[in-house]
Amino acid sequence: MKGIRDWVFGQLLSKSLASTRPLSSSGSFFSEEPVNEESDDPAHMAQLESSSPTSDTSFSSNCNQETGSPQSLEQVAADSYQPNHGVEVKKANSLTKIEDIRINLFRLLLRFGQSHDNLLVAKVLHRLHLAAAIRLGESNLKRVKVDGARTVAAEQEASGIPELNFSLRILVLGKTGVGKSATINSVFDQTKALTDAFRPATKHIKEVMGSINGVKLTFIDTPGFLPSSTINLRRNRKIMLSVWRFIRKSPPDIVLFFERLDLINTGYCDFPLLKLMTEVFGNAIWFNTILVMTHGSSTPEGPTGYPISYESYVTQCTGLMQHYINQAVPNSKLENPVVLVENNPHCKKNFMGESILPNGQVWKSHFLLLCICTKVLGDANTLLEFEGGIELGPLITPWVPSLPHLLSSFLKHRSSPRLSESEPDVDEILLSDADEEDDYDQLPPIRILTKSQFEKLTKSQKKDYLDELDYRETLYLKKQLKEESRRQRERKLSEEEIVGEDNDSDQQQASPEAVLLPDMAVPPSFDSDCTIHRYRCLVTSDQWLVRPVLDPQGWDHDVGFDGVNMETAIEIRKNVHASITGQMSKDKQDFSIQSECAAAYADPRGQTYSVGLDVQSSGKGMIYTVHSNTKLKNLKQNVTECGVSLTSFGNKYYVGTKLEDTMLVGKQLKFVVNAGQMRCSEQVAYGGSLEATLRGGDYPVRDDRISLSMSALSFKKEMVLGGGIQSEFRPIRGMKMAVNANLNSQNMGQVNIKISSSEHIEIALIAVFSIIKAILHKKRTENKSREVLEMG
Ligand SMILES: Nc1nc2c(ncn2[C@@H]2O[C@H](COP(=O)(O)OP(=O)(O)OP(=O)(O)O)[C@@H](O)[C@H]2O)c(=O)[nH]1
Ligand SMILES: [Mg+2]
Repeated sequence: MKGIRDWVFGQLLSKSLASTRPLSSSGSFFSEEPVNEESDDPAHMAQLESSSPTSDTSFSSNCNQETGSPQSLEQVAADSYQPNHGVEVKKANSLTKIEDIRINLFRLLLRFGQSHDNLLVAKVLHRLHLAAAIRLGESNLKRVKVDGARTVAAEQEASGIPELNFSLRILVLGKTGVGKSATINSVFDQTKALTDAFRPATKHIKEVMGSINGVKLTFIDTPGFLPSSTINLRRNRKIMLSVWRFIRKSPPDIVLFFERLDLINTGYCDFPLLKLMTEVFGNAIWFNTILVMTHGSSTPEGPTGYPISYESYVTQCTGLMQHYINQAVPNSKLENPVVLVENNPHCKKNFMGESILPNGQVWKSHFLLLCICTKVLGDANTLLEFEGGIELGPLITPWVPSLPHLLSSFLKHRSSPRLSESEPDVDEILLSDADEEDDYDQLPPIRILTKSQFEKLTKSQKKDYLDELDYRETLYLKKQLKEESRRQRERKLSEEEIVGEDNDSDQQQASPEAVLLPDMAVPPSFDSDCTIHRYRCLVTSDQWLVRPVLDPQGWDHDVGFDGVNMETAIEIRKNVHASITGQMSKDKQDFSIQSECAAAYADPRGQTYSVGLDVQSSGKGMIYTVHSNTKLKNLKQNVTECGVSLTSFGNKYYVGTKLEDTMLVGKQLKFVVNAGQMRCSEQVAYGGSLEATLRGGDYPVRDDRISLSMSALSFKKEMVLGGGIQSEFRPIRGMKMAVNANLNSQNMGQVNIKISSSEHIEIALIAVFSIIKAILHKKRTENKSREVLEMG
């Protein structure tokens, strides 16, 4: 279960960290939020490069320019040391360790003869910087001269002290015969594992150890999977389970998933195998996986029989593989690093005797560099306490809802619009009070001016005239609203009388005619010319509303409509209302449902009792929530509400209780105070909020208001206090402004300003100006981070 801090981070920071989001691989076993979608996510630090096989190309940088004297990190750590400040000490320690990771990386680069201006290395350094910036704060990092690590690394390598402590534990997975064992042999340059060209060679899981340039490598060689078919499914699952048990106690740093480059063609589909892997190992495995393509020097033929370019063939194959992986996770933005391997001893070699691929790349050094970089990033993940290491959790990925999250949504006022007719809402009190004489009728008549007459007026006359119109409009709307509410009350009364006299009169009502709703506007796509089969919506009565749900991401419109939405509200008996709303979507793989059913009994004296059942699918599981609410209108201007809820998910039950009071002071001031708790086995989250709303004099015709709110949420001895202000008003005629700002005790917040106007075009200019300014600011920040990168 997530801590409150994680929850708050997830809720508030996910947007503000747009370019520097945490490293956490959200697909990890215990993650709660949906998998983070952006491919540049530092979370996937393991995803170091795109599938391009040429990514080894270095880019020019000023890496060798020494800028300023290197300042050791220990010094920085010492600077920031404050004896009474535990957090600072921890930060300083983490900073020192990050620096150690950097030094280690530079030492490894020296040993493996790799240049530090390699694109891959630059990416790793950049991500290390970002990760540290997120966790430790920019201010600490600014004092660190990144080139210091390189100098220290060179010194340490020259003296050999301290000894480099770096090892790699690599798990290899893939179908039988793809070349897992052969690759291990090629990496060590000696036969350490059995290979066989005709039958499965690796029968048992085996650790193959060795050392290259002082780095200890441990490969976990595994028996290959059989091509996916229903018969092989059990056997494949058995192999996977045995691997899972083997690595559970000592998880690998990296996972290599093998496939043969020459066997991938457009008909390739091993989706069931990938799906099975996800099922057994969990989504997280893919966030730490490198795709290894053996038979990397095969130059295939295109559909026309002529050889196609190597680069485009590789891009095509890796793209296809990636597509299936993305479907298996499912996460459309996941990009796994790819490495090409050629184990044929007769493959092309360079003048140094190293095997090279058709594009000239020395595959082995690239392979090792990729493994090292992945491990380095994994270490940083662990050190900075981001999620995303290869954790081996239970077999079924559990999605655990967080208590604070459940509580805060439970506390939010639950208003079911269809039931509101029968609910004694405080707002209605305002309307019912408005039985005073109508001001509008007492106004003297006004002559409406034509456009040319209006143009002739002086500036102040124009203003007076428009103000007068505005005033009259407000009064007129008020009058209409009052009449409407009076009519409704009368209708209710007369209905009650009719029902009393004759119960059959309902049946005589003619059924309303079916109305065809306009077709939904769909984005352009490749449709067939025949549109008859398109879903249409019919409204046959007021009671049921059924609509198709369009998935804008769908491939084409037929596929795009994969859901249906239903709504209904009925009066079961006198004063008993029920409402059902639901949405269901289903495609080839996934089924999701979301529905809310509620029934309410409104006592004529003002009490309302309601019960409801919400059903929502989450992954493969379902969340069921039963809730009940009682509203008591104990005083004319006061409504008290208490509610209980029981949520069931998996085999866990969450019980929530809340108490809320809404009070009106005069007609314009409204206070809402609530408190509640959410409990699950031993854990409890407490929370409450207070909101004061001041409405404009013209409410409800004009919705001018300002509201101040305060909230507190406590979970696991941590307390988060929050405050917010919301306001909506008309600063001048024809313009509407909405301001929304909030801040919490963890210094996280948001400011939102919305201005809409039908007259003042200059506002658009302000918006354009702000957007340009934001873009320029972003550019500047990017340049800065590039500078940092280059210095590294
Ligand atoms: N030409 C070529 N042959 C390869 C390559 N990789 C592997 N082979 C050959 O493919 C055959 C099978 O390789 P293995 O390493 O035994 O395959 P494996 O994935 O370990 O198979 P299992 O142990 O059954 O899971 C061997 O004869 C290898 O020599 C490659 O990149 N190019
Ligand atoms: Mg093998």
